[in-house]
Amino acid sequence: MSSFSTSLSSRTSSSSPFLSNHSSLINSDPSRRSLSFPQGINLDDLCVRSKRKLVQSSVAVGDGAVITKSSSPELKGGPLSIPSQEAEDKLVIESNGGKEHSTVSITVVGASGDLAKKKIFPALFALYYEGCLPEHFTIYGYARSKMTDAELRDMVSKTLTCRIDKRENCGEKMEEFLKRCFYHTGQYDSQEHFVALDKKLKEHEGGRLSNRLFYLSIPPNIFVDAVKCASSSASSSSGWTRVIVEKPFGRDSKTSAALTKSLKQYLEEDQIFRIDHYLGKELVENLSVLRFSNLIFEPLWSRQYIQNVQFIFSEDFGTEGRGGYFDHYGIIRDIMQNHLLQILALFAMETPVSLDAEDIRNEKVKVLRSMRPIQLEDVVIGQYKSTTKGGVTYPGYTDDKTVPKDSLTPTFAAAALFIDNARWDSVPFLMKAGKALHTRSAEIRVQFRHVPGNLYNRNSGGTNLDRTTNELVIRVQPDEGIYLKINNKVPGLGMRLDQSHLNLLYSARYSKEIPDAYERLLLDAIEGERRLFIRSDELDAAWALFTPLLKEIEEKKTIPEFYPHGSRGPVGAHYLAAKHNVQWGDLSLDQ
Ligand SMILES: NC(=O)C1=CN([C@@H]2O[C@H](COP(=O)(O)OP(=O)(O)OC[C@H]3O[C@@H](n4cnc5c(N)ncnc54)[C@H](OP(=O)(O)O)[C@@H]3O)[C@@H](O)[C@H]2O)C=CC1
Ligand SMILES: O=C1O[C@H](COP(=O)(O)O)[C@@H](O)[C@H](O)[C@H]1O
Repeated sequence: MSSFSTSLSSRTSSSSPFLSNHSSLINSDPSRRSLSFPQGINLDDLCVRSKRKLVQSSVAVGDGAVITKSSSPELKGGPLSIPSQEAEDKLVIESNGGKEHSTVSITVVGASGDLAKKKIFPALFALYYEGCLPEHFTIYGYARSKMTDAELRDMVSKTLTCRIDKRENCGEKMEEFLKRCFYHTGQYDSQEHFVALDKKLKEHEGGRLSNRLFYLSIPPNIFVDAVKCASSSASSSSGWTRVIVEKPFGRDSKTSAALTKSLKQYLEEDQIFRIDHYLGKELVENLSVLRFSNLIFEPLWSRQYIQNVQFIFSEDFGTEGRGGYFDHYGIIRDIMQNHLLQILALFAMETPVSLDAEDIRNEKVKVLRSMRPIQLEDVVIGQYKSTTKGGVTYPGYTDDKTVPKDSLTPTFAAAALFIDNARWDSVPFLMKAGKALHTRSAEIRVQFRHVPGNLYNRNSGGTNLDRTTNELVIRVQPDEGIYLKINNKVPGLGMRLDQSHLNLLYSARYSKEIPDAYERLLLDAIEGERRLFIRSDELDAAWALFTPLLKEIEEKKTIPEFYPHGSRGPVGAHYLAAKHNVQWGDLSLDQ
């Protein structure tokens, strides 16, 4: 029996509104009550989620990070951290009240595929390693490929990794984890095969209350078949059944609505977990904390102080191996309409009533619906072409055998968007996304307005203060961090100004490895937390914004501007920014 935590369940308050809010969420969600943990587990070994912290960070100037004595094992420097929080943050794990007899069965549909191997199984193992999975759980891989349990385990074992900071017993944990993984061969549209899966799941569940999570890691044309079979032949008869659906959620408003309608024939909206893995990234999750729990930012968060906001995604590799999928979608659907727009919505939304999923998603929908239709003249598209550097030839997009030679599909796009509401009237929200560029990164850049009548404009010693405005950079990846560019005086007897970074670099501040986005999202789905998943009306609003633009680009057969593989992208992106009186922050000399 697993009867952990009765002593923890009495925690009802926290000094932080965020923590108390979240714990009330946990307490009120029946699915969380169904989680149980191994008996006798040491509190410190518990899933990190049970120790949510709100930590205040100090910043260091430039690269000289402030490192002082750690106040928590996760912190490298911590002059401003709140020690008393430590005890308080041993968050409630609900008294299981008899629910120790519950179990979670996770079925990865499409287990033989790329995403399953690359992300889903490793994330499940990381959750297991952290003690975040309930005591009774089983993982099933499901796909058409013929495989035995041992073959699945062998395949999965090749992709599992240990946390850099926690390698002890990792091998043993892998063995234990793999013993909980099984495989079932079946067609995605066969009720009979899902009935057979159901039978096997029941054997593992051993009469316990059963909760079932299906992760659809398959191409979108078979989503509905699989959902139909899973819901009719393999859903839980005693607990919850949830389905994680991977993007793409359609290609436009019409196909997305059709997909939603079909899914809703078999599932309620609250059973559908539409995943956008960017919402699971640490720095995206931190965006709301930064904004709403620091007095200094929210007052600046409007047209009054912000000149423009930039959402930038770039990859230094092409569509290698995924050209077939990509050519049908293109970069606007692949990155902008979902990942970047979701971040924009979180960035620009009004303060939600609470951290409850519905309150947050209500605000996101509102801001998405306030957006001005995107004009084609505010968009630049590009496609990478082959280039040779240092004797190495890098392929162009259409060199991919799965891509038609005359494809006009954009692998790069930049766009200026506007939110027609009181807070953001006339502020350009620039997006830029591209494959096969010079670097891999994802970031949010907030460029503030100029200081009116800046006294130092006259003797700034060569620095053009009209250019060097303050800029807040939230670097989602790599080298996660947040920094603020400020103007300061160069030390010395003269008066020369310089721009410096107040820098919170996560690797300098925290010793703990940042979890992969899929870990957070899988755990949320198991716990029934919907905050980071896309509700159908959000999806409708996102497609309503991009569908007319995509249609126009495709109908007009707009020719993309070609850019060399490994370059900084089409020059047109600079003209677009200049048209809106903006410079791309990632291309400035002092990034
Ligand atoms: N890979 C990635 O990095 C990302 C993927 N996604 C999304 O996740 C989902 C899975 O992606 P990924 O793993 O790359 O996909 P795969 O193309 O690898 O497909 C997954 C599995 O589905 C089965 N399958 C593939 N094609 C067909 C078909 N035409 N008919 C029936 N079954 C088929 C195969 O299993 P079998 O033959 O054994 O049945 C395959 O192993 C997709 O929706 C994708 O868009 C989203 C973000 C990133
Ligand atoms: O959804 C997608 O995301 C990946 C990039 O994800 P990241 O977490 O590695 O930044 C992208 O390569 C892919 O084209 C897209 O479908």
